[in-house]
Amino acid sequence: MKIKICGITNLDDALAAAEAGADALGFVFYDKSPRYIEPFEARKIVDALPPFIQTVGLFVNENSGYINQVCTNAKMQLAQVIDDDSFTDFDVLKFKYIKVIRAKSEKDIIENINNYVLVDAFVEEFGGAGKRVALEWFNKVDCSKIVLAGGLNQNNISEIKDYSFYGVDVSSGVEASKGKKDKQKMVNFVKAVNDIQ
Ligand SMILES: O=C(O)c1ccccc1NCC(=O)[C@H](O)[C@H](O)COP(=O)(O)O
Repeated sequence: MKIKICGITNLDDALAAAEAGADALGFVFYDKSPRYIEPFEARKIVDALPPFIQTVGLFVNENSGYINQVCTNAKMQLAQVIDDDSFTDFDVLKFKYIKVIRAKSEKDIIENINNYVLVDAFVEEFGGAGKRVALEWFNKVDCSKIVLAGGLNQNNISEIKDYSFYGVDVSSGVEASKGKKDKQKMVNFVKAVNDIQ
């Protein structure tokens, strides 16, 4: 299972996440988030990362031109897009992308599963809130192309064992405080994911 650690705001956390075994690091380009990072600050972090760590830029209701520009400036390899208001024209994105489903019900998942998607819990603040998606909503779904986000941590990861998700995404579950990661929590989270595989 792929592991993405989201909400990276500084180099120490980025290097610790990579060392802990994360496959991908997420950078939040939504300026109302406490985890917002300016694109050229993110680029400095990206330049210092070891090879084979994927960089993911997070966007909330942005147009494609903005996403292309920020991904270029910040050296993101993938865009993770919340597009509730249909601002994004995916046909003109120059970067690979994964859409976010902010699930309020089982129906939201079943109706929107096509290709790879990230399923997060619906919260007003868009993400990083530690709220979980009900696991039973996945009971009738093939999870092999789904990245699960929302409220995951080292203590509850064993609950997803039988679902075979493509990946997991965590932010607040490995934080010491908003925007600051806890190294030991990241190590424990990656170990917990590896233990169920
Ligand atoms: O993390 C944020 O502050 C954020 C703000 C706006 C949109 C998305 C945001 N985070 C999205 C993520 O990918 C989080 O990792 C995901 O929501 C899971 O968060 P958590 O429940 O804290 O693990």
